[in-house]
Amino acid sequence: MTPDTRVLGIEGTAWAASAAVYDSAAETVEIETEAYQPDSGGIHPREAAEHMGDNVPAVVERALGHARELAAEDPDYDADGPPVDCVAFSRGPGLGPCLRIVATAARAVAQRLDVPLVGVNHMVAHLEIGRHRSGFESPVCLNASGANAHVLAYRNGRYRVLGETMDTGVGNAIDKFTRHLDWSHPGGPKVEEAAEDGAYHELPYVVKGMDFSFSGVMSAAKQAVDDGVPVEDVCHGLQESVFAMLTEVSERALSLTGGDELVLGGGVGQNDRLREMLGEMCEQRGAEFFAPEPRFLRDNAGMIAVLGAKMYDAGDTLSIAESGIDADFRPDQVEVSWRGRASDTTPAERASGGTPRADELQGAEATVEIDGERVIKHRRPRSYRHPKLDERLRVERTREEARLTADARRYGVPTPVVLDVDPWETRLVFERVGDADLRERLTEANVRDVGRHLATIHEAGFVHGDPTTRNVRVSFEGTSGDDGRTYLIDFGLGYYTNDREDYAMDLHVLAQSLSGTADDPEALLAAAEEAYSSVGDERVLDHLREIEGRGRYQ
Ligand SMILES: C[C@@H](O)[C@H](NC(=O)OP(=O)(O)OC[C@H]1O[C@@H](n2cnc3c(N)ncnc32)[C@H](O)[C@@H]1O)C(=O)O
Ligand SMILES: Nc1ncnc2c1ncn2[C@@H]1O[C@H](COP(=O)(O)OP(=O)(O)OP(=O)(O)O)[C@@H](O)[C@H]1O
Ligand SMILES: [Fe+2]
Repeated sequence: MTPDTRVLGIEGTAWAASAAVYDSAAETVEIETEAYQPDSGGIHPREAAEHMGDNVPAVVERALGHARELAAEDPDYDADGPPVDCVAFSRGPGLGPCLRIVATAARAVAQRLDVPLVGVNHMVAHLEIGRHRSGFESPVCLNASGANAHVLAYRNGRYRVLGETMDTGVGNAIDKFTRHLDWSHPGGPKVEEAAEDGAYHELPYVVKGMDFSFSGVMSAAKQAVDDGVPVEDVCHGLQESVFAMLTEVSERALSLTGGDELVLGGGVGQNDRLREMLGEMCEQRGAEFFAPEPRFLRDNAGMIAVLGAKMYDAGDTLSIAESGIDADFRPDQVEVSWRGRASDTTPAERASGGTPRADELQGAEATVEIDGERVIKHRRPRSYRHPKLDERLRVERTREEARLTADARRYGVPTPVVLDVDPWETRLVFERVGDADLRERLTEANVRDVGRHLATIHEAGFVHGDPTTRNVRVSFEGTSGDDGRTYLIDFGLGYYTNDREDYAMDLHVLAQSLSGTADDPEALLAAAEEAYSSVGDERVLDHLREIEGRGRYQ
C-alpha cells in the first residue's frame, strides 16, 4: 500500500446508510451510520431505499468532514486538492432500490471531488476487513450476515465458496423466527438475550457436506413455540443448532484447505455464543481465530473504505459507465486485484512445499489412526457443541458410517471393510485402503471413477453426504501413473433418500471440493458428470444445473 491512501467509503445495501473515511497512514477508520428500523415486520425494500435517500447525503458529508481533518494533518496534502483519493461504494449484493441510490450518490461525490470510483463487493468487504485487522495471510472466512452465510477461501485469484446456505441467510432465518413471535426487527440480538435464560431444546441439524440449511430448523423452532415450549428454551436450542452448523462447516473448510487461520464477518458475528464456539473449535485444532470489533461486523462503510483502498492501490477503479450495481453480486465473481501471487497456494501447500501436510490424518470430524493394515476412527467430543447435540451427532454418524460403508460395497463400490464398530464409544475400525487421497492425484480417470461410484450408490437409494477430494482414496496397486483404483470413505454424513435434490447435492459437494482444490476443475467435473450419466439418472444432472443456477441472495 502507498504511504497514505485516504478513501471515502459508502455503504447502503440493506439497512445501514453509512459513510466512512479510512486513512491508511494513520490506520484510522471513522464510520458514520444511520440505521433503518422498520416499524413492523422485516426490511421493506422501498422504505429502506427511502431511508438511503434521506440519510446517505448527510453521512457522506460527515465522513468528508473527518477526511478534511485527517488531510489537514497530512504533510503531503495539497490544500486545494480533494481530501480523499477515491470514492468506494457497495455495488452489491443487496436490495436493488437501495444499491441504486448509493451508487448514484457515489458517482456524484466522485465527480464533484474529481477522484476515481471503486466498486466493492459487500461480501468480500465483510471478510477482507477481518483479514486486514488480523494481519492473517490467507485465512478461511466465515461470513455470517443477514442475507448470506458462506465459508470462503482464496485460491488462484478468487475467493472460492467452499460451503454456503442452501436457503436463506443466517440472520434472515433468525429474523423470520422472531417475526413469528411478533418481536421487532432485527431479531438476532433478542434471540441472544432470551437464550441466556433458556435450557437446551433439541431442533433439527442440517449439514450436507459443506453446505447447510436453516429452513427445517426454523420451522421446527416456530412449531416448538406454538406447542408451548418456553420461548427461551427454543432460542437457546436455535443458537446451539444453527451456530454449531456454521462452526462445523468452518472446521471442515480448515481441514479441507489445511488452513490454520479463521476470520469471521457479518452482522450475526456480533453474537457472543457464535464467537465463543468458533474460538473454541479453533483452539481445539490449534488454529487462530479472529473476529473484528462489532462496528466492523455489522454492515458499515468502514469495511468498504478499507477494501476500497486496497483496490485503489492495485489500480482497480471504475469509470462512471462501468459503475452499474449488481444485486446478486457473488463473492466468487470478484477478480481479486489486491492480493499478491504469494497467496495463490493453499496454506497446506505452502507449509509443505507442494504436498499436503503429514498430519493430515487429523480429519475434520474425527481422529484417524493408522495401525498397520487397520484404520481406527474415533469421533471425539467437540466441546463447542452442546453435550447433548454433540453426543447425538457422533453416535448417529458412527452408526450411519458403518452401515453405508458396508452397503456401498455390496453394490460394487470399493470401500474399506468395516472390521469393528462401537457407536457408544463412537469408534470404528476399517481396513486400510489406498495409497493417497484423491486430492493428491486429481486425474480425469480417477474423478470419472468417483462419478460412477456416486451414480451407483444413488441408484441404490442413498447418498454419501460429503464426497470431497479427501474422502476418496486412490490405490496404485497394479497400475502405473497417477490413475488407480478409487475407494469411497467417510460415509458419516450419508443417508437413504429418494429425493433427487439430495443426489444432486452430492455432485454439488464434489464440484465445490474440486473447485477448492484443483487448478482446472471444469475438465475434471465434466469427466465426473459424463461417468455419472453413463450409470445414473440424467435428471440428477439437470437438477445439479438448477442448484448451481439458484440465486443465493434471498
Ligand atoms: C447484503 C447485505 O445487505 C447484508 N447485510 C446484512 O445482512 O446486515 P448485517 O449487519 O451484516 O447483518 C444483520 C443481521 O445480523 C443479525 N444480528 C445482529 N446482531 C446479532 C446478534 N447479537 N446475534 C445474532 N444475530 C445478530 C440481525 O438479526 C440481522 O439479521 C449481508 O451482508 O448479507
Ligand atoms: N480406511 C482408510 N484407509 C486409508 N486411509 C484412510 C482410511 N480412512 C481414513 N483414511 C485417511 O484419514 C483421513 C481422514 O479420514 P475421514 O475422512 O474418514 O475422517 P474425517 O474426520 O471425517 O475427515 P473429513 O471430515 O476431513 O473428511 C482421510 O482423508 C484418509 O487420508
Ligand atoms: Fe452485510
